[in-house]
Amino acid sequence: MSNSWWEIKIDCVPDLEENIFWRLSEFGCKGMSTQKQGKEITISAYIPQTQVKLLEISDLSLQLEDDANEIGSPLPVTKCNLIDEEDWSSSWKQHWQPQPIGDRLLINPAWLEVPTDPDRTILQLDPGVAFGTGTHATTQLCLEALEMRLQPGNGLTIADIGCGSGILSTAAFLLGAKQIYAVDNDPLAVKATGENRDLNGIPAANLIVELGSIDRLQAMLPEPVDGFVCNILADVIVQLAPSMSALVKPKGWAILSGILSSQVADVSHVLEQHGWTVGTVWNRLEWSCINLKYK
Ligand SMILES: C[S@@+](CC[C@H](N)C(=O)[O-])C[C@H]1O[C@@H](n2cnc3c(N)ncnc32)[C@H](O)[C@@H]1O
Repeated sequence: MSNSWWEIKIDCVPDLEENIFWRLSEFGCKGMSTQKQGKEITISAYIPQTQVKLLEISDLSLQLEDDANEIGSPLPVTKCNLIDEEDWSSSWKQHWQPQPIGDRLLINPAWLEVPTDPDRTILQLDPGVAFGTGTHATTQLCLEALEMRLQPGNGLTIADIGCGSGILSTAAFLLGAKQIYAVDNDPLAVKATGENRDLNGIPAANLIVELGSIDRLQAMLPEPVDGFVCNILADVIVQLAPSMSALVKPKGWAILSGILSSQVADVSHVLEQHGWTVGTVWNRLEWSCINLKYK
């Protein structure tokens, strides 16, 4: 049973999609996808059986109904059942297609043929059970922000806190970073990052990934980096904020996401107290990405 997953399927109107994605990712779901069913959609999401109890899924379903009630939408219908790991991988893999992001990247599911696109750098990705397929708005915002910062040959060093599937670290290297240090406190994410690094032919010495958080990262860095990316939720970013400045060189930068637009003012305030200046805030759906500079 340890390799079983809850498959949660929610039938709803398209207006509810973003809110439901957000609730599901806060709940800890992986590999979310949407399928159109006429005028309705079905959202599928997966979470390890060991991580939640059936009762908690019932609470989630009530929460989704409350959210729909609040905006006067038809109520979503939530169903769930247990599936084994193999079924999980194959069921959501069917729905995930190559995805262009920004001007320079194309995220390609590793099990599909490598596309030929002379205008884009192909990032081969198999997220396994880790977060980060490129379909989430926060991942896209971070990828686009990295694209603005990185050019082949500008030789920057980057850190990635909460690397998940390794999508941002891998993209950073492919976009021109010289050296990346990544951490995640989930061993499955560390494994996935290493595998995606290898899948993209990135030398292990150029993308070093370890289990842990910001303290581990500090211990890994031979010297401060040019910039870092951190796509975790706002409350975690606020907790980590006091330790962030020690990661970067003078005038170093940070790309922070996983922040709801309604949380930007509070998160920015905390970061400003720690010496950071907010440059730009990019928004997509209800999510924001804050681009900052240190002193
Ligand atoms: C939203 S996912 C982001 C994954 C990927 N970087 C992306 O942008 O798609 C957040 C990741 O942060 C990790 N995480 C959460 N809290 C953390 C912490 N305090 N320190 C390190 N990693 C953490 C989670 O395990 C998860 O893999």
